[in-house]
Amino acid sequence: MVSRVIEVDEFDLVVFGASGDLAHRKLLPALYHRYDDGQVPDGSRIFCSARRSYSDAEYRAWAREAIEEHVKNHETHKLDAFLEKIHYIAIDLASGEGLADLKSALEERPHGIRAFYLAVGPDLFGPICEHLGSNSLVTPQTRIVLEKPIGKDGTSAKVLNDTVARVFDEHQIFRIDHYLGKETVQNLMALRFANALFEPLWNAAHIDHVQITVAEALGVGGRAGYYDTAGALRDMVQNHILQLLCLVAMEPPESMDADSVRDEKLKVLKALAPITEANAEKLTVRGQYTAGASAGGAVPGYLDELGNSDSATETFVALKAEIANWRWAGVPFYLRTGKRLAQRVSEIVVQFRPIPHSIFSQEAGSISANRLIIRLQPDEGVQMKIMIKDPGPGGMRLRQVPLDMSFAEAFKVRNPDAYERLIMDVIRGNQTLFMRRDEVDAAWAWIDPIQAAWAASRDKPRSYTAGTWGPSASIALVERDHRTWAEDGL
Ligand SMILES: NC(=O)C1=CN([C@@H]2O[C@H](COP(=O)(O)OP(=O)(O)OC[C@H]3O[C@@H](n4cnc5c(N)ncnc54)[C@H](OP(=O)(O)O)[C@@H]3O)[C@@H](O)[C@H]2O)C=CC1
Ligand SMILES: O=C1O[C@H](COP(=O)(O)O)[C@@H](O)[C@H](O)[C@H]1O
Repeated sequence: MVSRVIEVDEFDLVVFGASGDLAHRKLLPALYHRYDDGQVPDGSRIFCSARRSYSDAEYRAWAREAIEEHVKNHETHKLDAFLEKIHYIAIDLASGEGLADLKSALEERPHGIRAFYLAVGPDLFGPICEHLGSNSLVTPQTRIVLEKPIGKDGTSAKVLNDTVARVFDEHQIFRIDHYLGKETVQNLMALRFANALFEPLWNAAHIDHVQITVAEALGVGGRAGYYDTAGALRDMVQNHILQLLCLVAMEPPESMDADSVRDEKLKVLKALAPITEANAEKLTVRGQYTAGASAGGAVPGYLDELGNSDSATETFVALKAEIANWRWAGVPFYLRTGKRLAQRVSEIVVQFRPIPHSIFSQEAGSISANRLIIRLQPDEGVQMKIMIKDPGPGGMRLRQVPLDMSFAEAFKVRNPDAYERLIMDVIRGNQTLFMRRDEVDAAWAWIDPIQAAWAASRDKPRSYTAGTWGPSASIALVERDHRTWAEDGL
């Protein structure tokens, strides 16, 4: 197995919310993988913190369980050595009680790289920043990582960002969007900007439309309390899906430097044609799942899972977005995401226009337009659908075949989880894959009117049966334009 490891300097990482779900499923496994690959230098320390009281040994036992559950093929001696780097400090981040212990530990290394990862609810972002500032724990080498959600609308995002900005400069703030850390998403940039092939065709003259689907098979699970205050639009579209759209649609940045990339993404967000009360009914579909079946058997509806029969929160959304600029005028971007859909699949489909004229006879068969499929998960890869001649002596018969590149096949390496890449980028101080404040504001500026239009309409979301592809109105949204959702996948 080939492994290319970029060295980083020694660091102190503090994970607040270290007894939570995110730490268990994502952060601890990601840190272990980085350690296993030799990317956690010897002197580095990981401080894990939450309110509940654990000794180092008790917390390490909890962390061991997390890694054993989520990391295939771990080696016991490596896991033992990794856990030695972890220290647990109980702190109540609302009151600051317990912070003195962290302060004295961190002050043993005043000049090194220091990162605070806020894996806690956003209501604690303000108090945490105030405590860190008033305890002089923010040095020039300090970074802060903010988990989503960054607000629930433009106004609350501003308050939150203002609070953090009172203590940290923008270059120290890492707003995480884990979709940007996914291998295939970074490959989208490689595909577009490291190949001469695509860029000349990457515009309205050659592309008919783009589809971005992030479909989940699971329901809201243990996060129902948060999810019901958010819904699919705020939970997935405002951040992950708009970020994917930006990477598909942005102009070539001057370099991979953080601000060059983020400047281009910002221009896309600002060019999104508004969806308001006047056109929301035509351009948006909201859904909520009812009881149905999944691969694992019968599943309850959203309202049953939530235990609240009144909720009008959407668990599915489909949108027709347009980017009002020269490159993309008239090219629809169909976006959809939802929970309890037929299958877990995230992909970007770039549908090219048909050839202008066929030189082939009717016997050759129909000619399908080229289609580029960028599959984020599962089975990461890129596929280009092209027309070829059917092999054999039977004359000129045409058929569409995939030019396939499965990453797992092409490179015999483990596909790293997004958090592995992103945590190390924080340590390196590289903000390219993190959202800048103005991007967050611009994304909310597009989302808020949609949310307002839905609130004004007083319509409830349309029902869809769990295990299907969402409400039939979502199919109608694209069929009205004589197009279909690409359900065939890779
Ligand atoms: N879980 C996920 O898949 C994802 C989560 N996120 C975001 O990450 C953040 C954490 O999510 P998640 O892990 O699911 O949440 P959990 O509720 O599972 O964990 C919250 C953590 O915060 C700690 N905490 C709560 N209040 C305090 C306090 N006053 N002082 C100190 N610690 C406190 C809790 O520990 P204790 O009770 O011991 O204090 C716990 O460790 C949230 O903002 C969430 O939106 C984002 C994307 C995905
Ligand atoms: O941020 C979120 O993402 C997950 C989906 O992430 P994935 O990497 O598993 O595709 C989603 O389930 C969750 O609701 C949302 O908050």
